[in-house]
Amino acid sequence: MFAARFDPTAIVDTSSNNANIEKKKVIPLKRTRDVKSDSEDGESDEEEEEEEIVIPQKKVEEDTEGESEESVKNEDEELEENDNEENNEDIKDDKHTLVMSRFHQTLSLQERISEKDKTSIDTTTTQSESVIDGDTNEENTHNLESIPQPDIVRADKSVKNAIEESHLTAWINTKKVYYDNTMIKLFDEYEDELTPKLLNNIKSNFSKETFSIQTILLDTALPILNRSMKLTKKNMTRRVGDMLINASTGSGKTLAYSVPIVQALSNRTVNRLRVLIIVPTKLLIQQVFETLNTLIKGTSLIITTAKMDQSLNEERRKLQQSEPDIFITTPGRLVDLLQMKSISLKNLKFLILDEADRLLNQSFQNWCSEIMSAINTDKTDRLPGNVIKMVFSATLSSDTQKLHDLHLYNPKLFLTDSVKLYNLPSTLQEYNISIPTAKSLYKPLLLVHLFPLLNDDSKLIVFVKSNEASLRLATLINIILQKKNMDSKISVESFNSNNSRAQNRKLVTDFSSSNENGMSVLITTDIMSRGIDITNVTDVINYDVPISSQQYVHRCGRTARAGASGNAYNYLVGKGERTFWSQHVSNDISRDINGHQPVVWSKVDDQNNKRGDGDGDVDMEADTNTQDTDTSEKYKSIIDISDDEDAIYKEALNELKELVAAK
Ligand SMILES: Nc1ncnc2c1ncn2[C@@H]1O[C@H](COP(=O)(O)OP(=O)(O)OP(=O)(O)O)[C@@H](O)[C@H]1O
Repeated sequence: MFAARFDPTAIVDTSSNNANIEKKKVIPLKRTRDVKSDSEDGESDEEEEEEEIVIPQKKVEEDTEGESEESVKNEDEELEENDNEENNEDIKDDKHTLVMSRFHQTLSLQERISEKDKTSIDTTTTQSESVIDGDTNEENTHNLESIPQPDIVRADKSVKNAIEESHLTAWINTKKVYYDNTMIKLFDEYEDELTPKLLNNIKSNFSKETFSIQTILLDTALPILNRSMKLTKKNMTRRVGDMLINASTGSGKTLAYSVPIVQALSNRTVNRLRVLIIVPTKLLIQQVFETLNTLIKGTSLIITTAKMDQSLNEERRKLQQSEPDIFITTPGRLVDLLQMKSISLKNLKFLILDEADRLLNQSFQNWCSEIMSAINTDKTDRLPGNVIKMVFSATLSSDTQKLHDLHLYNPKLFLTDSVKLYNLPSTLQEYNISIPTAKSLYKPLLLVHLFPLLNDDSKLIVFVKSNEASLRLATLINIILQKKNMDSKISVESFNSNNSRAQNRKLVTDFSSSNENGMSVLITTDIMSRGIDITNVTDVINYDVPISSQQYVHRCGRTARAGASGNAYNYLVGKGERTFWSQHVSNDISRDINGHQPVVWSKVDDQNNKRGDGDGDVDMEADTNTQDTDTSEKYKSIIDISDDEDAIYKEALNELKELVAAK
């Protein structure tokens, strides 16, 4: 289904690969109907959903094996043939014989397995028939009676249903609060609800106007918080209740929770740990810290962040020396600190989960139940609702089980009135660049071709599938740029988790402040797709397709933030990736009707009036877009490769290969 991805060794050694390709035939996975699945969610209730997830993962595995273009083409063809199988009984082509025979083997194996299943069900349900073919086997039993077997323990449906129901009610009972992009206010309108210091810090460091998610949260939370603080702090958390917030990337969620927190802490007299903010990555800790630190200027509040480069004992000593009001951490570090009794949650009032869907998908160290039980143990008030939980994401999980684990109390769900799962910022312009399968091995070069079409001072984040791919692609692009004398104006770096923390921090700092130095390109993986707020990222390139709509939303969300404009360029190779994007990515996404809609860049074969990309298919989505001359020209300049460039590219690949071999 998926076309070949960049593998430098594959292009150099195509001849030697051919022998292996012949041997390596794969039974294709049959594509199933459209299912709104999201592998990041790990929702595997239905088999079909699992299969949807497996397809791209399988591709990733194959990619790492360095499969050549040809083998992938075979796989594409096989998949299509499998789809048409019922109408195509007369397959004589030798190269498909092996595939067909394995297919039949699988079918007969499946028949045998289901036959066996049937038998075992019959056997277990009727105890008296426990000896198979009882009559004929009688002489073999030597008059021994079969050992009495206990009844099969079957899942008690009523219990299971009750559990499911209670999980569902956690969601159904959630009060929905709708908001829309027009709900913008002046922060001054909250003059009566915010301390003058806080109001001033907001206006001088962020903006005079709210973003819509901030408006709705401030409107909902501030009056109750302030009233509760004035009356009696007792039951304060219960009066507010928990909040689930679904808001697009770059919509200002950090400020949306930071303002009520700082306001609520404005009256406190001693430093006690009252707010715990949990984020999924180390990178995000610093970012959240910076926002909060700006807001507390002029107050005596203490914010501490988890320091992963410090030993746990050292961190414990510091936390105990000076107890913070707000602690920002990742879940793993928090569990370590809780287990060492380095922090107490006795005074906790707020628990914030930022990028909550990602957090809730991380089950390591059982962090969620560890925190819940620590809250229960440490707090004297053990009744539900003893802590206000605020759960934020641009792609909030609707997995009731996961939300149920948070023991939500009287939750409100804030969301926009959209039928689709996720929203993209209306200022984002998406471009789908159709890469013919035959040109997939030139993908790095086709990425270089995009650079001259962008502004000279553009800031690009390129998303690839792995650390290794990020490193190699960055090296290769630098070699190509050098050979084309384009390297002085374009800097290309790889941000990956193999780099040291200091290296990565420096990369981000340089990238963030690189405006006047020409074009900056950061090639990275999904470690940068969540929450990272770098101002003025002009373009996001999905060089490797994201594995889910959720991931796509977060990647694209690195640009077009806070109302700025931005572009997402999606490199879609062959029919497989185009179909995947339109059916499994784009389908889940809601776009503002007054905002941008995706534009397709693909070749139009004038004579046949269909996409002439060598795949022999007509791109349905592309047909709905009429390409103007300018777009056609731009597309041509990306896709066309001159003989000179072909030679340069091959030289560059050889250089890369030598570099890799030398390591
Ligand atoms: N009211 C505002 N006016 C102007 N800029 C704002 C406002 N609120 C927040 N911002 C800025 O908007 C940017 C995005 O905010 P933030 O990082 O909180 O987004 P987010 O919703 O958390 O995005 P993501 O889902 O990608 O994590 C930040 O640079 C922040 O400083």
